Amino acid sequence: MPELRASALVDAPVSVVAGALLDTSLITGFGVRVPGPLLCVGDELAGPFGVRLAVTRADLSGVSAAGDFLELHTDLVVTGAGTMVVDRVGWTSVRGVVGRFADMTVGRGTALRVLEKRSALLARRCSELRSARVVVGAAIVRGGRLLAQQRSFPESHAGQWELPGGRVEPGEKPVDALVRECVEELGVPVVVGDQVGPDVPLKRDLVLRIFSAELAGGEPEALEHNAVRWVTAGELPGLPWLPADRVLVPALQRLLN
Ligand SMILES: Nc1nc2c([nH]c(=O)n2[C@H]2C[C@H](O)[C@@H](COP(=O)(O)OP(=O)(O)OP(=O)(O)O)O2)c(=O)[nH]1
Repeated sequence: MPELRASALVDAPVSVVAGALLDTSLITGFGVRVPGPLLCVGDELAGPFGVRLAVTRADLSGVSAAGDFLELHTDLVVTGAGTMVVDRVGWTSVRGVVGRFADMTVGRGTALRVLEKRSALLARRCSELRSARVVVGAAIVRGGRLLAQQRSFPESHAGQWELPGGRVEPGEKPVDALVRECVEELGVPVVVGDQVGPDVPLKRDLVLRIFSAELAGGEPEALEHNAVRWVTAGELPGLPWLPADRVLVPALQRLLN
């Protein structure tokens, strides 16, 4: 399979770059049809000339999509100077001299142009997201289960599930905001751990950042929500999550396993 590689250094942490890669506006300009605003494992992408790809990876290590004739991989490498973005495009070649000529003139040229343009879009999106406001969420785990809560408002989100948390106030540290929100929403103190998954873009200037957390006492109650429940790794994909949380399901499953 012919393969083309290109790399670029982006001046942003890996959690920001991995989140920016989920933003489907980075690829829709190339005639790719996508199911929603965020890339999610299992999504089907429909490209020009009937090319179909399934998303097989979308996490802190990068994204991958693969189909019958084409494979796209973006790997992220943390360096001291930022995040190295390594793109790999592989495609099935038509056999013979004509095929080799087509690979060299059409395939490689097109792939290179697309990668260059997407790399510029990615750098711009990362610089927007670096200064975005943050909504924090807590992945509270107890006995191999994750605590989820069901929203009661607004009407468009009522009945959907999310993680406890909320907006970081100006001047507040994300970890402090998460502790405050858990007391407000669940009535319990938590100890906050590491970030889980990428910064998921919610709007142009707003991201969702999830941290692992443990209860530091007490029993959580739904003080501002319809309900709270403890969910197993197997139940995670079937719950009607808010769209941004659905993207994080593989990372949350890894946390539980
Ligand atoms: N708390 C929380 N918010 C989430 C999650 N996923 C997700 O898309 N969001 C969105 C929903 C809202 O648009 C936004 C945060 O809303 P919020 O209502 O929890 O925040 P808040 O308590 O600070 O309330 P507000 O002042 O912004 O109304 O983030 C999640 O897992 N937890």
